[in-house]
Amino acid sequence: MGTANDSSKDISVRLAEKKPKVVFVLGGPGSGKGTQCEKIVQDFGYTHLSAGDLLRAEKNSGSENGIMIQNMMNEGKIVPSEVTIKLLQKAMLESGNDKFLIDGFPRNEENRAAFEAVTKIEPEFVLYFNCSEKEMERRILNRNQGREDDNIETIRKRFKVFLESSLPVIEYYKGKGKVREIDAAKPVEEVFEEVKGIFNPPEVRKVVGGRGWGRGCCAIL
Ligand SMILES: Nc1ncnc2c1ncn2[C@@H]1O[C@H](COP(=O)(O)OP(=O)(O)OP(=O)(O)O)[C@@H](O)[C@H]1O
Ligand SMILES: Nc1ccn([C@@H]2O[C@H](COP(=O)(O)O)[C@@H](O)[C@H]2O)c(=O)n1
Ligand SMILES: [Mg+2]
Repeated sequence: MGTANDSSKDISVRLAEKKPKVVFVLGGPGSGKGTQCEKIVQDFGYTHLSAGDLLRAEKNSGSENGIMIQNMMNEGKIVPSEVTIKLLQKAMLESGNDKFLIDGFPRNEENRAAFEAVTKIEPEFVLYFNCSEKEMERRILNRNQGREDDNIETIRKRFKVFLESSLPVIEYYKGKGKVREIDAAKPVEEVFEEVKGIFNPPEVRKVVGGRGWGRGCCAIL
């Protein structure tokens, strides 16, 4: 009788053993999630996993799910959680890291509940990039990265799905006190200043002449 080694153990078990730290990065299409994630990676050592990028790679790999993924993306619809979660789990295990920015996931209640049930991972917090539709549309139409879904018809569908399916997920995490909301309409560097404040909160510093340890505004000893 063989013992369970690393390769035969269920992927969820192997991932749970790593006790990964997960931050969900949410916001409307074009709000700047990918742009800010790249900067967070450089400064804070996270691995960035974009659910949309993983699905695009899966589609391009010629997988059996390729046509389904392409059809869903062209309609701005959310791919069944089972597919996306498997891709995320595989990427998390392969990364060798234990700190992840999961960008563009969970996108609806099904994504959220399935991820929790399958992985048992609770996010540390949810970074929410809030931006007007007008600005997001302008950004996407100027993106020029050859994305098939960056056309006005699909963009409008993606906005509708964001309002109807993704915002309720953000509200769910607001109810749990987990949402860190960012004004994403500002220029990239200004947005990142706000983001840094979340990943790098003011140090706990000793109060000069005070009676104990305070947070934030006091001189460092
Ligand atoms: N703060 C900003 N100000 C102006 N342009 C920005 C800003 N942030 C990102 N952009 C630009 O807007 C476009 C969309 O940004 P990005 O790809 O990061 O958005 P996203 O939220 O990941 O979108 P999607 O959900 O469609 O993947 C890119 O061309 C990017 O360079
Ligand atoms: N959880 C997700 C995330 C994305 N998709 C599909 O991919 C499209 C592009 O996503 P971006 O984050 O790169 O904008 C999106 O419109 C969905 O069709 C998904 O199904 N599930
Ligand atoms: Mg993106």
